[in-house]
Amino acid sequence: MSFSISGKTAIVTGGANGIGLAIGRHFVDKGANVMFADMDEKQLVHELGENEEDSAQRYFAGDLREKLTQANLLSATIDAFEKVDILINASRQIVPSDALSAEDDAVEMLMQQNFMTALRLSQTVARRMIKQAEDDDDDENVIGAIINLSSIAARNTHPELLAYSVSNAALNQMTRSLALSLAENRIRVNAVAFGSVMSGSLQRTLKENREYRKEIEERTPLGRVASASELAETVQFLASDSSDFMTGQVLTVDGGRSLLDPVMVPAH
Ligand SMILES: NC(=O)c1ccc[n+]([C@@H]2O[C@H](COP(=O)([O-])OP(=O)(O)OC[C@H]3O[C@@H](n4cnc5c(N)ncnc54)[C@H](O)[C@@H]3O)[C@@H](O)[C@H]2O)c1
Ligand SMILES: O=C(O)C(=O)C[C@H](O)[C@H](O)CO
Repeated sequence: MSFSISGKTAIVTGGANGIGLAIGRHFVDKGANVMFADMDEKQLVHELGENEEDSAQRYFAGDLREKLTQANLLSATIDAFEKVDILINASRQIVPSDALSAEDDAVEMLMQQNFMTALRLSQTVARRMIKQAEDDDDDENVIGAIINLSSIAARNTHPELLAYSVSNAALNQMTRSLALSLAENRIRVNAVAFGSVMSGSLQRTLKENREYRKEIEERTPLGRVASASELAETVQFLASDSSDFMTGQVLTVDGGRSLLDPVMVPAH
């Protein structure tokens, strides 16, 4: 089967909401085991609680900025599924910060949330993937895939989105650096830069503010925003052996918006 992820184990951060939740559900549907990780325990229980006994999906609640929490997440995943093959970094925060007056705290917060958390967790999980490959006799088949969810905000710009844009640009560069470091271990690292997606806080804004939605649609050559579930298929491709020869790439999935429109439309 193409894009097969059946039998793989994935950790999905930001798994309680939006795109992370949609990806995790899609992966379970395609035969993967998924650990949904998020700091929003109430929402994890709300979305996944009744399936707690489902052998293919588990959840882990904690603030993933903490190194110890990340180590606990990895242990919980190994306890539940014995291995980890795929890491999807989808947790994030977005708050406006003005290019001229942004305070250190605001910039540091988004760099921690959107860049450092993904870097640390990628390092932690990659070390485990390397160990798994060393322990596996038939290691020709062993691969790892790390996928960072990024934004066209890394390339496009707006003065009110300074810290968010910079944190995503850092994530893209980290994708390339880590891909080079991990290539010899056959762990692939890629990113997807989304445009506007019907998900999370943006979904609320798009629903409440028709003018804003119209503006985004008009600025997108394909004329619409994306659904979280269609994006899950792109991420599935990057997680599967079908993209076996791809690493260090940032795939833009934005309906063509970044071709025409270098200016973001801040909504948050
Ligand atoms: N929604 C969009 O239009 C859009 C556009 C471009 C890129 N993206 C990217 O897609 C990814 C998912 O976005 P989304 O819209 O689904 O976001 P969302 O806000 O709906 O979900 C983010 C999740 O991350 C969790 N989280 C935040 N900080 C955390 C922490 N320290 N520890 C644990 N969990 C934490 C939140 O609780 C939340 O459940 C992000 O990487 C984002 O940058 C989204
Ligand atoms: O949420 C993000 O990461 C985005 O890049 C989407 C934006 O918030 C929105 O489309 C801004 O133009």
